Amino acid sequence: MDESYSSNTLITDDAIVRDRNVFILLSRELIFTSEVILGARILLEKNPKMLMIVLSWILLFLAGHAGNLCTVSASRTPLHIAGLLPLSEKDGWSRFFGYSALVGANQAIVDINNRSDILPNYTLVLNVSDTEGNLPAALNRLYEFLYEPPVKVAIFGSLLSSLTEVVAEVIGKWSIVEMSPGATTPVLSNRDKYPHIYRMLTSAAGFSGAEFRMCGMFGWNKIATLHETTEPHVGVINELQRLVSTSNVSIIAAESFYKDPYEAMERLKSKDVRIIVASFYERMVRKVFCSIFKLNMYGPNYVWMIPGYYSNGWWMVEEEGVSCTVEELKQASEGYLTIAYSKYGRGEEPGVGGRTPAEFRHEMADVVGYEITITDRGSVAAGYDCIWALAMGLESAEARLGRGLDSYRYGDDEFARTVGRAFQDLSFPGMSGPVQFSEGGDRSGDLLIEQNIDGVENIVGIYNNIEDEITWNRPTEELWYYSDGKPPFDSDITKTIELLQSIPISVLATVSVLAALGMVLGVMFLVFNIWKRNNRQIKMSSPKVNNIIATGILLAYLGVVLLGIDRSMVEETSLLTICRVRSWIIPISFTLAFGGMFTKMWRVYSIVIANKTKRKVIKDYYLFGIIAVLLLADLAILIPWQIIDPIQIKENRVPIPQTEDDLTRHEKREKLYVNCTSNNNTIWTLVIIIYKAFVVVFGAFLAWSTRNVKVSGLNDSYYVGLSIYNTVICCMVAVSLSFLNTSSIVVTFALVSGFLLLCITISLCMLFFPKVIAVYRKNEVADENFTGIRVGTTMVPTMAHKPRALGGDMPTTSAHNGEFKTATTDGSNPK
Ligand SMILES: NCCCC(=O)O
Repeated sequence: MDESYSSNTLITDDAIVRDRNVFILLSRELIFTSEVILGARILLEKNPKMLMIVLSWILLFLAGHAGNLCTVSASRTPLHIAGLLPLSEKDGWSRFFGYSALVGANQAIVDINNRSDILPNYTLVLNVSDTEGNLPAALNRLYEFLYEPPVKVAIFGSLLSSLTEVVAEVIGKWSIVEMSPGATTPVLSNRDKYPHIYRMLTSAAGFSGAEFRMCGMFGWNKIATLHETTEPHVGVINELQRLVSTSNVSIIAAESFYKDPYEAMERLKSKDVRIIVASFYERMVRKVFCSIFKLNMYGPNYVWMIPGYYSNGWWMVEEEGVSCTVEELKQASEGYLTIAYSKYGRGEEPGVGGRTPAEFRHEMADVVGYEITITDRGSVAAGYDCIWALAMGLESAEARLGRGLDSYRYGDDEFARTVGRAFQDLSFPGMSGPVQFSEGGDRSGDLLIEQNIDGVENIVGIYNNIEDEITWNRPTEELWYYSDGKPPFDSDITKTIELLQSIPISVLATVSVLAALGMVLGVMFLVFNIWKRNNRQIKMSSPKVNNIIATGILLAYLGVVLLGIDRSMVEETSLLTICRVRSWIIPISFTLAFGGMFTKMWRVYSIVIANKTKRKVIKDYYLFGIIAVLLLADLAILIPWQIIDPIQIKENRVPIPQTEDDLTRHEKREKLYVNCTSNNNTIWTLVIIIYKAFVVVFGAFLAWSTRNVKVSGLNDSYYVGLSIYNTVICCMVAVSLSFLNTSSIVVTFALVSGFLLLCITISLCMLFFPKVIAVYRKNEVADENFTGIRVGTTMVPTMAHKPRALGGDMPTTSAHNGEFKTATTDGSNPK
């Protein structure tokens, strides 16, 4: 482009046009005139009388046509149009669009001025100024146009949204109509703020519509946005936000940038976004895609949706400050989707101006200097159609107004509104496709969805923004040629499948049935113990303590069943309650069951071992007191635990290594453990275990110390001792099992619960079966077998009297002066 398009240069194509018109008409007149003279000569030769007549005709003809010739230019009133386009050398992108729009507009001016069927009384004059692609320059140029005569009847331009937004607001106040070949921002559809602007492109709101539609089609609910902080980009992203606000799509990250996108994109990367809708001018596109390359935000897991108005092959342009190679840019841009305008008509019929769109492209190629393909981004056709729309609108408005277009003065709102209404009624086949305007002044029409495949932007679908519908022109699987035919996921690389780790109901049912059987047995023993409480054999074994032991064992069965209830069976709130109950039941059942045995052993030890020389009376309530102390110790741990650090439900996820299949399906699996725990669960549990361990070890010591004691009055001490050993072993094994890493909670539960049930049942049976047997042997077996007491390695003499139960109290035996005497625990004599 030459420098004649520099700022505020008056383009005088109208002069050329007029010269061409005059030349054509003169040629026609001269040919006609010479034909007339030739005819006259023939006539003259044949009939000299005719000479005068013919001469008169010629004179009359010439007189008439001379008048015509004079009025071809002189009778047409110039109508000045102000052109505001970005044409600076320094802004290649703007120059590309601005210049191409100007080429098209100039051609339209020539075409229109050449015709007598449109604005026959006017000659269009296009005055063009360079906006330099920036707002201050654009406003300067606008005011120069406005303040310098002649009056401009309309504005052709401006082109960039960032400045059109302001220009359109200003001209709204001056009541001038404006026809832009390429300002796309959605904000311009606001007729209150921008009443007189029309544009030859659909609003970029349609970009957002198409992008939003694609989110719905491909199941993307989490998207991110990135935009330059100017129009049209702000408007496009705002429109997208408006659309998603009514749906289940959410924008999980929204970043903007002014000059360098890198940091904003780093933030996007940190949020692990995968579907990114971006809007920025071409001057930023290389920086953005270089950042995409550097941040590795491309490939099978990403979808980039960008505007489709960048020049073809933008990645091949060297740019200062962009440190990526052409190859790297090409790699990063593979597969992106664009929403683009259809810049050239696809019809095969001649349109306005008499050419088909293809002929038009071909003809204009000579002017722009390159072949114009149907997917060309330039604005030649838009510029051409803008001038035609202006001409048609003005002509129609003149008829509606009933006054000449040259009557227009700035501020003539009636004129501007009438022209605007005329625009809205237009419908003509333009070189950019069928031209029609919406009420908002936007061009009505479809948008193209394109995809960059190996450096070529291919049309893959059409978005009808009136119907909000996308028509794909290939199977959608083909869009995802770079991700195995499946659309990338909207967030993580893979979908996470949680596998809740739970106890199968069959296992829990088995454990529950066994526990229930144990409980039935326990209840039977308990009932038996109460029923036969006055029986001598039962009376001698402290039936009240036995009741406590049996109750503890019943609770222990219940605790085992509760251990198997998990999140797969009950709701979270119920599970929490069960967990809390369980955390109380297990230690308390242990205290009742083991505490009962422990106190019995302690009594034996206390009487037989520790007090060999004096009679000692230990009543049952003394034993209850010890159990109560043990229970209090439990409460001293459980209550603070419950208050300070209550048990909560916590989820623990353990990833499972991905298989080939998982990778293909973009899935990963993890085991989900739903645990009942508290913040310091380990500490609290350890405190309880240490306390219980102390009691167990002490109990074991007592049992071991009294292992050889066989006293008729303490008729179950032998079995209590065995039961204590059993408990010690069971506790050790059960604790070891619970720490066993079987990688399956089912196996762990089955082992632990099975073992606990076995231990509990053994203890239960050891304690109560001998009593049942003894009772049914008519209470005599224990007494008959009585031979004496072995203390340590010494066998002490046989007892003098058979013990007699009294009042349910355990008889006590004391060693005094080498002689054993039998008495009840409360010191009374047995009967
Ligand atoms: N035709 C592309 C211009 C984009 C805009 O500024 O709206």
